[in-house]
Amino acid sequence: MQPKKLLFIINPKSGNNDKSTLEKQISRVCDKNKKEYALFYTTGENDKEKIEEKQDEYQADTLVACGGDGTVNMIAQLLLNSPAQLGIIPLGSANGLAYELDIEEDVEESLELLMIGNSISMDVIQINDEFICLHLSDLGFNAKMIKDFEESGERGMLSYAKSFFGSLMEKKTNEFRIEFNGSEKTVKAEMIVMANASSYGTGAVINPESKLDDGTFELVIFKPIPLKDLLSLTLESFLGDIKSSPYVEIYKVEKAKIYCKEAELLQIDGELKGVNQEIKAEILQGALRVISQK
Ligand SMILES: Nc1ncnc2c1ncn2[C@@H]1O[C@H](COP(=O)(O)OP(=O)(O)OP(=O)(O)O)[C@@H](O)[C@H]1O
Repeated sequence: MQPKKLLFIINPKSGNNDKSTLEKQISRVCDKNKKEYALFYTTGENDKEKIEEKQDEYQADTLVACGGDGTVNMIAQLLLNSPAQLGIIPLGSANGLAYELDIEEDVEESLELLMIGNSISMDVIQINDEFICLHLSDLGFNAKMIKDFEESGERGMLSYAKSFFGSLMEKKTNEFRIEFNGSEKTVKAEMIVMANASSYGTGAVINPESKLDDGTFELVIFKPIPLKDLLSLTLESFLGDIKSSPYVEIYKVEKAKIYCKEAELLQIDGELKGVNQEIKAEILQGALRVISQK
């Protein structure tokens, strides 16, 4: 749907980028294309409620997330049962969903794409009736690494790498009982990913079979892996060939329940959601209309 009235929601703190020209760029492209628009800046406090109020009054047909995956996810929650669509100007540090939708990180290009309004209906994963996941959600290793990275208070690839190697040295195995596709399985694993999309922001392909609109998501189970085999698994993930690893199992599901023997930290689209013993995940097919380059 070609947008007529857009609400740009800007996270001034996302990513590590200069946003000083963003307002000018938005106004130039919207004016050129004769679009009505408004701006809203997030504060990190009750943003969802404030945006909901703003949207009740403004009635935009397109809500544009100008930020990272956390901002995208928050706006998607507001759009689930609404006729309005989601647009993205990728200004986060990782921009996982924008990457999946082939949206350029260049602001002008992503604005031009918005004006055309080519959109798809994508699935989302509902988790514990409380959260939604558009991209990737996981229990175990990656969530702990994100926690470590956030606690370090540093930014950038170097500190990310530090958290990665630090977490590797402390990686743990947990036991999970998983119910899916009418069966039950107990596995020992270091990480379980609930994957709607394919890759982490680093480019590592975690789920080569992903499709955003196939009415399913993938459970990707990472079994305990000796450190000596980690390099080959990392290489396989960057080559999109993770399926051939003996340490990885992938299942296509519409819903799943995961019981963790020891409670595990959960992350959804890059945001930590606390420690959980039980996870319930279910696909909501085609629940979100999003502007895409695909
Ligand atoms: N004005 C603000 N000041 C501080 N924090 C904010 C503000 N606005 C939003 N936030 C916080 O930013 C987080 C979302 O950030 P977002 O995911 O968009 O960017 P990012 O973390 O840099 O990118 P990515 O998820 O792609 O790595 C949320 O936790 C939200 O509460």
